[in-house]
Amino acid sequence: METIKLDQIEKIYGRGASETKALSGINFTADAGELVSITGPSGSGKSTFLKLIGGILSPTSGELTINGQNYNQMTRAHQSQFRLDQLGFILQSYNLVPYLTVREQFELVGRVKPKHNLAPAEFKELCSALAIGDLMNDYPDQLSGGQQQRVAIARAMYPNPSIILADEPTAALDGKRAVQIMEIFQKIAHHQNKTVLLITHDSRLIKYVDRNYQIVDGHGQFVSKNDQSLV
Ligand SMILES: Nc1ncnc2c1ncn2[C@@H]1O[C@H](COP(=O)(O)OP(=O)(O)OP(=O)(O)O)[C@@H](O)[C@H]1O
Repeated sequence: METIKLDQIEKIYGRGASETKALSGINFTADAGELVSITGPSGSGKSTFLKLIGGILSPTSGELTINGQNYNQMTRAHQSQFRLDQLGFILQSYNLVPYLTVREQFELVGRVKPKHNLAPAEFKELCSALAIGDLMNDYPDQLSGGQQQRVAIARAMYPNPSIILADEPTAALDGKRAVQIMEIFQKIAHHQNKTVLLITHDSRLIKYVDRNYQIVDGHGQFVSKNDQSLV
């Protein structure tokens, strides 16, 4: 089932002399159950691409459809609720709240989105798969980078979104931890039928994804996983 569709998307920042065309003629689709990497040189438009799918930015032109719903036709309030219900974000910087314990990070999500989160048994299973069950009373600065990232992944999964958007989630991790995180993303996509998009600069991780979408100078195309020249 197609969960994400971008049709002739263009994104221009600024106006006049300061105008920057970040994306142009972008056509992209992803299905439920797929792990897709987004690669390309620095400044090519990868973050802009992910932010458009996440509804954080609006396209200048083109059609963006997520789970059959056209973003352009939603009100702002509907967009916010849609984001909460359908999308999980994982960022390089983890974005854990420093003064909350791991348990409280999840309670905070529960306050923002009280319904349709993982049931207690599912949550326990997720925490055990990510090996964070014993960290519930710890604060972020008591955790290693890998532990913080696994908590951030669990936090993104807790509202049970159908789509996970990750911006360089392994950048701060050593090779072994990065592979562990990729294996977790594979499980999330393949066993839980979610769509996972992740930006990466690490060519060693491409072998874990199902497809690779490469963006160069604002233009994108799916390329063979073996062609990693522009990662
Ligand atoms: N808020 C903004 N205002 C103006 N220009 C922007 C803005 N955000 C990004 N850009 C420009 O849009 C282009 C694409 O940027 P983007 O951050 O999407 O690229 P990227 O591929 O994610 O880069 P990196 O790999 O370095 O994170 C760049 O030329 C960038 O300078």
